[in-house]
Amino acid sequence: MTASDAAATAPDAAIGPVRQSEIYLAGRLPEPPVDPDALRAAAEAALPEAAFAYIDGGAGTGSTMAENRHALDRWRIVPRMLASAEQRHSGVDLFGRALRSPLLLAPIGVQELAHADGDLATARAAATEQVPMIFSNQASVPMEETAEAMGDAPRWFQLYWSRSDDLIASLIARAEDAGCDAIVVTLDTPLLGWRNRDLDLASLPFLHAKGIAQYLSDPVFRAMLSDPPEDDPMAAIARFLAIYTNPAIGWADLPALCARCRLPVLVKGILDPADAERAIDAGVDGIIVSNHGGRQVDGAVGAADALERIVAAVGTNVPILFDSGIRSGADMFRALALGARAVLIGRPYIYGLAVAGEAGVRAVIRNLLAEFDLTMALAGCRTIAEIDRSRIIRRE
Ligand SMILES: Cc1cc2nc3c(=O)[nH]c(=O)nc-3n(C[C@H](O)[C@H](O)[C@H](O)COP(=O)(O)O)c2cc1C
Ligand SMILES: CCCCCCC(=O)C(=O)O
Repeated sequence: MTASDAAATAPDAAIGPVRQSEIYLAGRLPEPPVDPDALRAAAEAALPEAAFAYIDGGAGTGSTMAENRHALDRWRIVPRMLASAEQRHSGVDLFGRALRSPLLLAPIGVQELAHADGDLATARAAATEQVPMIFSNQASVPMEETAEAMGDAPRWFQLYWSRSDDLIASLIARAEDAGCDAIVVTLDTPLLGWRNRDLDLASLPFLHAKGIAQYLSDPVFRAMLSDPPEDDPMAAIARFLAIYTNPAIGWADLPALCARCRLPVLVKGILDPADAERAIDAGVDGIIVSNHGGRQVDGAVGAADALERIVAAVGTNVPILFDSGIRSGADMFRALALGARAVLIGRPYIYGLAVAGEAGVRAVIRNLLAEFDLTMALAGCRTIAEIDRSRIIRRE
């Protein structure tokens, strides 16, 4: 049985309002909690201080993280009545693949910090729920092992644009072999943001080599080292830090990167309409509007504000995806109404992972999709196409 067969037949795999009655009828507290603040608090209780600070933290004062929430919350849903929305369909097509819902798991590095089973627990949960997982360039587990845990379920690969062309070629080839459907090139991290909480704890998880598994398993990277990384891990980390990004690259370099990928290429971290136009001109297949969950530029524009401006400038012919601040089904609805084709979540599923491993990630996905389906029903939308700009108004 494939993972998708399992998802379709498992009695507890249903998504939608059934989840709500399931929780009430069970009569016990759900773990992890449903409420986003309670979920975050449960993850804090489950994790060592430095791990939680890294996962939960943002750049500087955290103002961009807060602004992400305000920017979404400013959009108010206008429910429509008598819409005959008894049956809803929340499937979407992305790059030729039919997806069960407009939800993906954002690339999150160093998942081993959240749970010993790390990326593998997330992969199994994503496969069961048929939600694409985007493998992080900084994963704790090589992409081949994560792919193996997913059967034929959808997965993408996120790439940091290395100084080494050979390493880029190797990572892309491995992603193709691992059955990835798309390459996500993250543009907003040419340097790591200024993260107060990690700095005050003097803790960067990569120093424990938990976030460079894609490199340690890469023949091109290993050939760059004088000694095997097993013998000299600090030298491997130093090498990684020297090459994992390339702050010198510019827009003129993007067409060549797109041309060397057989898979669709999306760029992640776009916040300005002019950058979205340049990306499309360079040949990308999709754009992810994101401020990296507020982890890069303190004071940056709220991601939903950027989404509105970008959709107004470039339209939606090239798929625009969205992340940074999504915490509920209502947030998913808002982002889609603003023009996003699909949304990504980051911290929420990692909090679920921290609290209850694979089951925790599954619960977070299921709760979110159940609330999204219910929001569609109560707002009077039968299909994703019906969730358009007319469904929301902006309050100042
Ligand atoms: C702990 C952590 C690690 C992350 N690692 C990566 C990464 O390796 N690559 C990447 O492109 N984005 C990374 N991100 C950013 C996420 O992909 C995503 O943009 C962000 O989490 C979305 O915001 P949210 O957490 O508010 O949902 C990371 C975010 C967190 C919280
Ligand atoms: C020095 C490695 C940088 C990768 C950081 C992973 C990431 O994106 C994050 O937000 O943290």
